[in-house]
Amino acid sequence: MTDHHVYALPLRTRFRGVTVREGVLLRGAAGWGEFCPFADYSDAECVPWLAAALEASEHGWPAPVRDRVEVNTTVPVVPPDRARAMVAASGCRTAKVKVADPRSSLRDDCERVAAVRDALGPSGAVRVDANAAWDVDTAVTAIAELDRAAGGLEYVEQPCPSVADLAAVRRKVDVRIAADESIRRAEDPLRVAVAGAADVAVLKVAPLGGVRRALAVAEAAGLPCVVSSAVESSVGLAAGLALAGALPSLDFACGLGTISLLSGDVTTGSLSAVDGYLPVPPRAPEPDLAADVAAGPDTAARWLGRLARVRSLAGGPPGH
Ligand SMILES: O=C(O)CCC(=O)c1ccccc1C(=O)O
Ligand SMILES: [Mg+2]
Repeated sequence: MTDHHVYALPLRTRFRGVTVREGVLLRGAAGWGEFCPFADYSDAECVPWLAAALEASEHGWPAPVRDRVEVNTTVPVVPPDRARAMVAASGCRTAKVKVADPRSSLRDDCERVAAVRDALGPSGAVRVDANAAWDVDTAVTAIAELDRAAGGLEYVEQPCPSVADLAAVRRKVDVRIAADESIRRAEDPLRVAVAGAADVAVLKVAPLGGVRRALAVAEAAGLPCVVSSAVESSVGLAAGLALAGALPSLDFACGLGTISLLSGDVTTGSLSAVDGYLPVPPRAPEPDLAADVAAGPDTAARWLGRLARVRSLAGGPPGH
């Protein structure tokens, strides 16, 4: 039996400039792990991604305190009608809408957000993610308009790049602020200085170096947490669910309902949400469809080269 697979899964809709997700699935004594850092990450930035994959494959995860997790549906930059249909088909009560993309005006964003509210009804929750695109003044104006278009926003994720600017926006608006890039791209995520700058901490397992490390980051942050994916296959999503399952408290839906953004999966045990919930799995599902979504030889060679470089940077043995 093979101990690794390199996969390539096209996205249904371009997401943050990405049109295909690729990565390596690794098998170890505890099961399967996924190594899938984005293409623009340096080898050094990939070290925690490898740590997360090795935690899953060699050690497994801490025991969960819940057996299922409510998830949000994630709405990319699409026209309002598509947004409405995606949300209605998702079965989720919470939707996260991407805003502030260069290809979308504030007016487009408001129309997309209004369509999402329409699909969810008044009892649903709408959050937006600006991926650090705004300065403070732009954020304050945009958040007011989006909050109106949404009939109330649950929170705004990463409106500005810096922690100081998040804090400034937070003082000027009534909508909760969530920190994402400020945590996952922090030099030392264990010293998360988001207190006063955010109401919610967004945690992603892979860039934080694994489930145990993310639990320590959650404790250091001292804020309510939302676990979100990096748009992995179901092997990587399982690690996010393990984190969401193990957090002492979980007050918001998690951004782990992302398998529907991909055009396929590596497994018949796909972690796709049913009625807005995903189970907390004991380990990653077996990648029994990996051969069907195998990357071509050049892509596979590129990923195995990247994996070997990151392994040697991380101090592990070369190769695998
Ligand atoms: O949180 C979600 O709903 C889905 C995950 C998501 O948005 C995301 C996925 C990959 C990279 C960055 C992000 C992000 O939150 O900015
Ligand atoms: Mg985000």
